[in-house]
Amino acid sequence: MPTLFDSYTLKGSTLRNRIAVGPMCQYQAQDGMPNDWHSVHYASLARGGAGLVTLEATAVSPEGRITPNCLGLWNDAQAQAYAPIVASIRKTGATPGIQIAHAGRKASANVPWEGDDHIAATDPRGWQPIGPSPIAFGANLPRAPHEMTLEDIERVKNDFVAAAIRARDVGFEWLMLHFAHGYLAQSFWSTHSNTRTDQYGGPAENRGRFLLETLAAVRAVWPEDRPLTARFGVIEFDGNDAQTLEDSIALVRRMKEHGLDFIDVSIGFSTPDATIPWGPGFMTPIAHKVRQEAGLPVTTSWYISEGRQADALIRNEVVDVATIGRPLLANPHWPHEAARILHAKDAKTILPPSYAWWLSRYQ
Ligand SMILES: O=c1ccc2cccc(O)c2o1
Repeated sequence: MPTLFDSYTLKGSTLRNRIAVGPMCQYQAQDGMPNDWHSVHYASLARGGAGLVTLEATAVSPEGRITPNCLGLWNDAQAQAYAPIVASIRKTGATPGIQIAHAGRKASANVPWEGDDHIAATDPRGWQPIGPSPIAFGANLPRAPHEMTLEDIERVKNDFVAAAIRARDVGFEWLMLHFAHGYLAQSFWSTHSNTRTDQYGGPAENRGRFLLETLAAVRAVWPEDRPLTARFGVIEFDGNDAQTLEDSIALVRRMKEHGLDFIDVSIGFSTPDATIPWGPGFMTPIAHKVRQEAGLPVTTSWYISEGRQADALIRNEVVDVATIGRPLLANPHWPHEAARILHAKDAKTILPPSYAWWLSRYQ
């Protein structure tokens, strides 16, 4: 029976435990460049004992950012700036991962604590969002995206490939494609945002095409021994959930055929009219259904906050890895606290020697 603090091996990668840091945008970059904020942030999470430290949504192009302050991986200078962050994560024994993303019609927005809304079209800080169809998300994101041409689609797929190559070459070990949360890839999948009548719209097979083509193109450059994963919104909570979930699981099976190794099961967030059933581990039964019916190892997040809760998910093989988000922002040493509560192992060994030694002194 696996437990939260057992290692986890996938392809040629072994995580020291089953705790993954969920990618959470920090909105602290300028021109996509990581800086000391990101260095300290990710090193702290790694020192706190997580097994997999996945960097936040990192844009594959300038237009792919959610906000002007999002990280990017669209040029070599950015790529090189991640090297010390990768090294600092590895130095603690954690595994470095990165989520590469394109925000699609949700792009060109103010940072959440400065409005969380589209930058005005007249504001020089912003840019024209793009998407499968000229349909705005609505609510705080009212700008209709430019409808992508087939050339645009090819360009963005190539941007994902170029970002994957840069992530590979700078040493990231896990790669996560952002296929969730109403961003570009999700917006091709969702009928809320995709009304195309060409080969990228209409039936599920067509709406999944951008995701599968992007996945296949990235797989071709991502090393076979390093996990290639995706965070994918399998449900919208919009009243059409049974059909959406059935279609999404069928697409996940296709993703597996195209080389996906692991999936982070999340929410579509394609419409402001969703009714999300927030509550402890509310996504875990859905993640387990995907795991069993698609035959891929899974993780999920959302309201997984307690050590015993996370450990039970692993012991009962509901999920293979527990993704912890906001609790880790509140306490980067959450893994240490969980180890103490669970008596899983000498909790001090979860932390770096500099901390563990002091915690063992003067007993
Ligand atoms: O993937 C993302 C990136 C940013 C973000 C921001 C708010 C809520 C979310 O669910 C988000 O998801």
